[in-house]
Amino acid sequence: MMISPTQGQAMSMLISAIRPNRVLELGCFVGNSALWIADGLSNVPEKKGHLWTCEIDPKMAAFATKNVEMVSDLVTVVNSSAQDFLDSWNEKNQFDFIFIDADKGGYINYYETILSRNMLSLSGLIVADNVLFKDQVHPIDNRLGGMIKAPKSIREKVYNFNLHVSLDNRTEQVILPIFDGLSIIRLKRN
Ligand SMILES: C[S@@+](CC[C@H](N)C(=O)[O-])C[C@H]1O[C@@H](n2cnc3c(N)ncnc32)[C@H](O)[C@@H]1O
Repeated sequence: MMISPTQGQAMSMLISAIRPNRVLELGCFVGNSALWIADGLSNVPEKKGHLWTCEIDPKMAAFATKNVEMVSDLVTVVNSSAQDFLDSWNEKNQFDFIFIDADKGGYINYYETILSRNMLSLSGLIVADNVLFKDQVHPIDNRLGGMIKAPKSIREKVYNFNLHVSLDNRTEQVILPIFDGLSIIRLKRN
């Protein structure tokens, strides 16, 4: 599912407020959210920021590359799995904004790789999409206290991700109920 226009506006505003140098997106699809991020980057007076957006499907990556052609100075589409991209990135070049929107079962691994490899700058943000997944996550929340072993459905995978982040002392998060839900996560300052 692509981000909605309201989510796109929120992302664009966040980006232009944060003024990031490096932005990463995991899960590009056809480049819709990449264009919203580019919109935010283009509103930064210094115009110094760049987005790397990662897509596992070569056809989608090629399609997205065409769709972002007019902002190719701001956006690079990378045809790669999200995990391979994270593992091969030089962590000295930290990201200031990371948007996680690929396979929901990978969210916890992406989050852990980002934190363990210190890929997020101190003032940076991780934003994760679909964290309310069609309002299907809250009902699980009421029934269970811990992580779901071998989660099968998307709502169970998202539930596990939300719980994992909420139990993590390294970060703080807020969930914005915009469209399918956006988690805003940052490193704790202490
Ligand atoms: C929800 S869509 C992304 C939508 C896009 N962010 C937007 O809002 O316009 C998820 C995309 O992630 C891609 N994807 C799935 N698993 C992936 C993985 N392991 N690594 C990278 N991309 C992946 C899918 O092919 C799909 O295009």
